[in-house]
Amino acid sequence: MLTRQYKTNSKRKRAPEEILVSRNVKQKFSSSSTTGNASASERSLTKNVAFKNVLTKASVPRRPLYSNKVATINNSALTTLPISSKPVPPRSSKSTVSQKNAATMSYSGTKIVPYDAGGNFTGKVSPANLNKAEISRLRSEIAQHKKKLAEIQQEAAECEEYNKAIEAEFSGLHDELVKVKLDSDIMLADIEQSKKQADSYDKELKVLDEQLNAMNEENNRLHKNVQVLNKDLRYKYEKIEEKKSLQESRLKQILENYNGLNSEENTRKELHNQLLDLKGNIRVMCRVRPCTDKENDVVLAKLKCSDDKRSIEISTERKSLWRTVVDTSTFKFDCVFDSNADQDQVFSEISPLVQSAIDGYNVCIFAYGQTGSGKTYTMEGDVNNLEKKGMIPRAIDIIFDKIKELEKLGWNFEAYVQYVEIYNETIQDLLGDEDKKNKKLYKDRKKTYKESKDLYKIMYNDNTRMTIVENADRRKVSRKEDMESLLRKASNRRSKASTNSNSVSSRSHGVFIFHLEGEYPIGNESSRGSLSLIDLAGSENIDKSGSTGNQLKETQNINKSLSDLKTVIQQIKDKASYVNYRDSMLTNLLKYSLGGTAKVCMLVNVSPFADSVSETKNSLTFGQTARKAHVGTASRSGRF
Ligand SMILES: Nc1ncnc2c1ncn2[C@@H]1O[C@H](COP(=O)(O)OP(=O)(O)OP(=O)(O)O)[C@@H](O)[C@H]1O
Repeated sequence: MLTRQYKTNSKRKRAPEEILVSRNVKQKFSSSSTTGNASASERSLTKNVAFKNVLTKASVPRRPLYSNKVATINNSALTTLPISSKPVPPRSSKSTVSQKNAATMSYSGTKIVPYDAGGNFTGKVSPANLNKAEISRLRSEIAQHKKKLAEIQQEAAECEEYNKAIEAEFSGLHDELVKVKLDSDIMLADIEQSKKQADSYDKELKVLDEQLNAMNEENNRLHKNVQVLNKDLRYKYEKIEEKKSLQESRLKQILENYNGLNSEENTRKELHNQLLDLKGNIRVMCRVRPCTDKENDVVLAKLKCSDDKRSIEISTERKSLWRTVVDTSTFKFDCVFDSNADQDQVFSEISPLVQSAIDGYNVCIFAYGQTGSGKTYTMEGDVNNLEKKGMIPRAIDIIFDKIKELEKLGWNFEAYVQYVEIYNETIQDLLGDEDKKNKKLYKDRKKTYKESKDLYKIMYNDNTRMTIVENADRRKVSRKEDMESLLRKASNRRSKASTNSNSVSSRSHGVFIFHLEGEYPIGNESSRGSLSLIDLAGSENIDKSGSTGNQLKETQNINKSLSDLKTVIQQIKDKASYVNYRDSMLTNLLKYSLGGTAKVCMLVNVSPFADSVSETKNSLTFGQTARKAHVGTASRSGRF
């Protein structure tokens, strides 16, 4: 049964213990078989003993085995007795006879040798040698042996049962062993897997260890760097602190100096403006324009400027019956510029007023005169020519220069410009973007002014005494260079036409407004001033101009607005309770630049020609009247 079981299981993988058992069994069998002449029962017995030994190794409870006991039985009996293939349990120690003793047997003292003469074992005793007593004894002995045999058979049966039990136990143990083996295999596989896993973890760990070491080294290096940097930082921090405290003390010093300088600046402003006040709030200057190259053959009027440049004489001849009478009229002004005076000389006289605008006053400088008398030249001049630059670009230059100086003293300034023209009593923006619509509108001037009548409105701020043209472009300008292109653009947009008196005559009043807003945070001060630079359209004798149609209307509007200006200035001079600023668009726009607390400079431009004497006299008379006007004590429009 065991052999079959092993054969059955021979194909499957066997556990090492199982292999050990199998080997032991084979060895036993082979050793038994090689001993040569052992009987089948002996082989069976040996085989069982071998199994028993294996089982003993496999922890089967140890029981005494009966093996050699069979040899104690008489040889003859052995030949007849069936010998169980199973091991026989031991009977007693007395029955144990050595293998050697089994060779010779004694019967009642007579030695009976069971060997033939050749020394071969026969197993039989010759009956001739036996007597009756001996026979009887032998019979009783046989009976005894039979009895013993029965007992042995009994014991053999018991042994067989016992063996069966052992086999069953062995089989159970074997199953258990197989199960354990399977479990062990699984566990071994698991262990193998775990070992592989552990190996990979080991490798990973090794790599991580290396990385950690590298990181530790890097960390140490960085730590050292940090220490060095910290040291350096501490040193620099200390230096910065030193510099900071030094700078603070310097700043304190500078602030004290600033305040000192600012108070000096304030004193200068006060004195400057007091001086201007003494000169009068309306300052009137006269400028005689020279002849151009094309006008050499034109008869000149007799104009003579005084040496002190404060008056101008104009002489006209009138013929009576018997003689020629010379009428000379003298007009006094704050300054008179003859035809040789250049732009620079004119500007040097008006620049103090520009300074006043920075100081926070509303300043208005306008050129008045008949058509072709040099107003546009005086105010705009030639932007591209340094010498011929007019009052407007020069004022811009000086304003930005002054602003720079004041910013060094701690002031912050913002400058905004508007440039509009008043044409036929409507305002037109000269700086606005020339989009498609505007371009189209500019082509059709009638339409432009019809539309702009409602678009551009004059707005006053009664607190700051500032005037702004609503909807007209109000540009913030921070560099004088930015202004050049704006001025060119505005000049090109101005309404011009050729008249009898001027080939390029301005048909509108050009009004350039500079808003200057300053803050002095250190001293908590501020200033808000404005500078209006106006190139008026020229007054014109309608009969002389020969204008008709649209140009006639333009001339009428120009003359009317200039007349309204005269009226307003007259009313200011007369200290009238009501001043008709609203009568015309021009006076409306100049309300805060002419009256009240403003500083005004009127440049009376006159033509040098004899045929313009009448208009020249009119202009000079108006200038003189305006000079007598007192517009009140000028005051700053913003806080100072
Ligand atoms: N001081 C001057 N030096 C040289 N040329 C001058 C001077 N003043 C005026 N002119 C020239 O005289 C001409 C007429 O001057 P301008 O156009 O400035 O007159 P206006 O008073 O503006 O005329 P309008 O009122 O018709 O516009 C121009 O050709 C101008 O260049």
